Amino acid sequence: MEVVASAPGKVLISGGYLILERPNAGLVLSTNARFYAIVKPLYEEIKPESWAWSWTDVKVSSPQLSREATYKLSLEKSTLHCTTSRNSVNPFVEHAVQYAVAAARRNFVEKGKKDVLEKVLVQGLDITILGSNDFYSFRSQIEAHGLPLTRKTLATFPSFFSITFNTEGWNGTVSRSCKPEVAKTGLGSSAAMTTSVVAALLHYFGVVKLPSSSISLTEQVSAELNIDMVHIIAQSAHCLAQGKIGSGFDVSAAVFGSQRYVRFSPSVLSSAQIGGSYMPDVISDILNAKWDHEASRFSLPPLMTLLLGEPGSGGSSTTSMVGSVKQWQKSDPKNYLETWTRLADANAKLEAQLNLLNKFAREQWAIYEQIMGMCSYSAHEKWMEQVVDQFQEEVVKSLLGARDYFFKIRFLMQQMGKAAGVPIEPESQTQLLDSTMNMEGVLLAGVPGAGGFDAIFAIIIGEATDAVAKAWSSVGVLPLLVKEDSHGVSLEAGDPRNSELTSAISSIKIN
Ligand SMILES: Nc1ncnc2c1ncn2[C@@H]1O[C@H](COP(=O)(O)OP(=O)(O)O)[C@@H](O)[C@H]1O
Ligand SMILES: C[C@@](O)(CCOP(=O)(O)OP(=O)(O)O)CC(=O)O
Repeated sequence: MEVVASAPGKVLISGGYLILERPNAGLVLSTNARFYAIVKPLYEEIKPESWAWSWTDVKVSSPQLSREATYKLSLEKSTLHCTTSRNSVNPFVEHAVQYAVAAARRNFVEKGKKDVLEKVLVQGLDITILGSNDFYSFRSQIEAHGLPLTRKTLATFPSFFSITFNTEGWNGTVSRSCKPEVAKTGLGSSAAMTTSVVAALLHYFGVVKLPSSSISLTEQVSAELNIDMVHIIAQSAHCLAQGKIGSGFDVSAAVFGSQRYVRFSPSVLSSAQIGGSYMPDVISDILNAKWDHEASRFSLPPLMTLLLGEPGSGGSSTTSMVGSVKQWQKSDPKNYLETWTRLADANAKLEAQLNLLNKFAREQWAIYEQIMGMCSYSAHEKWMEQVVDQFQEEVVKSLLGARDYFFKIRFLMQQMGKAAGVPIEPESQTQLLDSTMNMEGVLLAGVPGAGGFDAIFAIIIGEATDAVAKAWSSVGVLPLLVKEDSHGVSLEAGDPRNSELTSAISSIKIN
């Protein structure tokens, strides 16, 4: 039987860099950009001689990259051995498979039912991976075809379109680097991909029960208890595949959806980092470790929309930006501490204002809706003029408070970038972000995550999104189709390509 699991991409709206150290928190929004993993048996029948097997077969397909890799999986050690060219392998998927199988094995051994899992495994594993178009940059194709930089153009691409690699210009010459890099939008493709594979496998083996994409919020709360294991296994596999331990907000968002995140202590992964260890022992250590991350509920206040834009192509390397900031921490501890303390304070105050707005919406929906409607049609300096009672005044105070704290955050991040010698909020972006924040209905505009040249975001009230998207297009920023969606990892009803078929047929073909 086929299992399809999906996990979302993320946008970190506050807490970049600080989130690398406990107990600093970051606010992360999950999105409707999702990775899908489809898991089914490779063989319909259990072969009569399979009882004596110590290996089984695994096939991993990435149709968007036209890649297929095959492996032998050790039933005892849960390790994969590639039987195709190493060019088509994917370290994230390899770690996800090994860790998920080892975790399942431990679970079945504990229940004294190892043979039940082995019966499933000897049918082989056929894994297909698909990522929404929103994860990938199509800017160079759009420009090469002289098409407008609009969401309408992006919407014409067939779903799960072939992924392009970063090229040197758009003149047909492929980058000289031997492994061309995927052109991406910074939504955390590897975290969502790893999480979807781990989730699909653990559900397929019957070790966890994933929440379905249509369940209610209360059902989801109880289901979350059950998906902690998905988080631990996906987080560990992701760190090991990446060869570094980041804050983990991307994997946490892929599992639990939009949230306020405080990182785990890196020591939970100390055993996994020792090369050549016996996989079943590594998994036991990981599952027994004291995972101390916090993922608490957070979402944008109602009637607010997230808009993302791609200001150019190329992007920035998060790893080297983090390296430079850490270098600055060491070389100028006094200024670093002062900036971080002020940033932590501004981040906490922004969060408090957004929480207040959520509370106002819960308490007095009709009045909240009315004032938000008014603010969406006017620029921030006119918001206070719209209020008709004290409650609305409180709402507007919070909106303006959120803006003030966000300006502080932007200023301190710019300062930190200058001190560390990296463009966290590049000067070329500052003017655009300022003018966006002055538009009607715009609450905030900034650079997500580590900043740099990857992307910009805006949080917009009510109906003002189209106007902002239009303004961005006119200055060469490609507005993206992606939206906030607070759902974390989910069980899907079937192959997402089937439900996307209609839109694919009507779309244009771009070579
Ligand atoms: N659809 C896909 N199928 C298989 N592998 C993918 C797919 N999309 C992205 N990848 C792989 O995921 C990795 C991207 O990870 P990474 O560079 O960490 O990006 P991100 O910052 O988005 O997480 C790349 O190695 C790329 O080959
Ligand atoms: C600097 C950071 O705190 C935030 C980076 O956020 P991004 O959203 O920029 O992440 P990538 O997808 O890895 O590029 C590093 C971290 O938290 O790990």
